[in-house]
Amino acid sequence: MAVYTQVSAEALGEFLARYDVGELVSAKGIAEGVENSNYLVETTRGRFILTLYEKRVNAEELPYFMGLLDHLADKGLAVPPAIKDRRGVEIQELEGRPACLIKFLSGVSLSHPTPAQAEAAAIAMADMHAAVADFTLDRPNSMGVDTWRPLFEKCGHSLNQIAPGLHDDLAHAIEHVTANWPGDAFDRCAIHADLFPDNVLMLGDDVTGLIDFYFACTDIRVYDLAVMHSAWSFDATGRSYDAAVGDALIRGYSSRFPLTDVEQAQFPTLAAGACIRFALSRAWDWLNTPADALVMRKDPLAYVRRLKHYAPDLVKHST
Ligand SMILES: Nc1ncnc2c1ncn2[C@@H]1O[C@H](COP(=O)(O)OP(=O)(O)O)[C@@H](O)[C@H]1O
Ligand SMILES: N[C@@H](CCOP(=O)(O)O)C(=O)O
Repeated sequence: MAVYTQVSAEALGEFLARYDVGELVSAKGIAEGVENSNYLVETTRGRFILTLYEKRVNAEELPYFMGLLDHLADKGLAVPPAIKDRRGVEIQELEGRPACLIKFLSGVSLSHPTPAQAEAAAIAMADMHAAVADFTLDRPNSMGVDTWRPLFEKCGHSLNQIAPGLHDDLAHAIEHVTANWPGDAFDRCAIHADLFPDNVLMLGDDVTGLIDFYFACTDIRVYDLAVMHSAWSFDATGRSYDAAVGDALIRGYSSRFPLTDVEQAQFPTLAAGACIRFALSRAWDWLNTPADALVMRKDPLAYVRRLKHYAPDLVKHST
């Protein structure tokens, strides 16, 4: 489920009256997603997504995310910008939460992408990186390399409740990966930072939308590909690597931005970093979300297993 905030028909009607979008016909909560409350809203003029931003999205950062979406949409990329109301305002308040009415994009997100679909999605990511060359806003990565140790320490030895030895494995991995993290020589730009299959809408082999930009930030450009590679190239448990999908991602991305020798050499470190990032956020959620909560907890070990794929020497005890 991802409807944390209920929106009454009266409040939604008043909200929509600020826009030139027609009259409310229906509104249904969208089950997918974990961070925000999303509704599919139908009006007499079409379909829209209504997003109410919940606790993990800082309202002060919404102008960055919306600015990035506007920038990409203006360049013709398939991303969903917020709709402006009659006064030109995108970021509103509804039921006490920051809220935006967002362009609806067609397509579905895939559970088992084929190599052709992976290649198309990686090309779409590369097109996004090309399009931000003149994007001027900046946002530090709130889940970047410097945040891993503090989050690891907040999780503490409770990590061993998830799997015996997980604390020591992650301590070792964080130390090694942060010590070998690429420096200033790598290109940096606005990256998506969470381009999992569920954040790419597709019809057949065509990408119809990149969505969910709420971790977007300024960071190493090829790190975005590493995040994608770690998310797309494995089965859900992280046990089985699909080389055809992994290779297709690299091939698609390289067709726009060929990887330099140094980027190729450092790719396993970047991918190991991506695995640490998602293993840690999932571990934190695992330890702090009651097992019977409405939100499904995602398995941290699925990322520890991926970490083992990219850096076999770093994981000794927990998988
Ligand atoms: N602009 C959009 N057009 C069509 N569907 C969308 C759009 N934005 C979100 N969705 C649907 O809502 C679901 C949840 O959105 P998402 O942004 O991933 O939520 P969360 O930020 O809570 O993870 C997506 O899986 C997709 O089905
Ligand atoms: N992709 C992350 C969690 C973030 O969820 P999203 O629905 O906002 O993409 C993970 O799988 O751990």
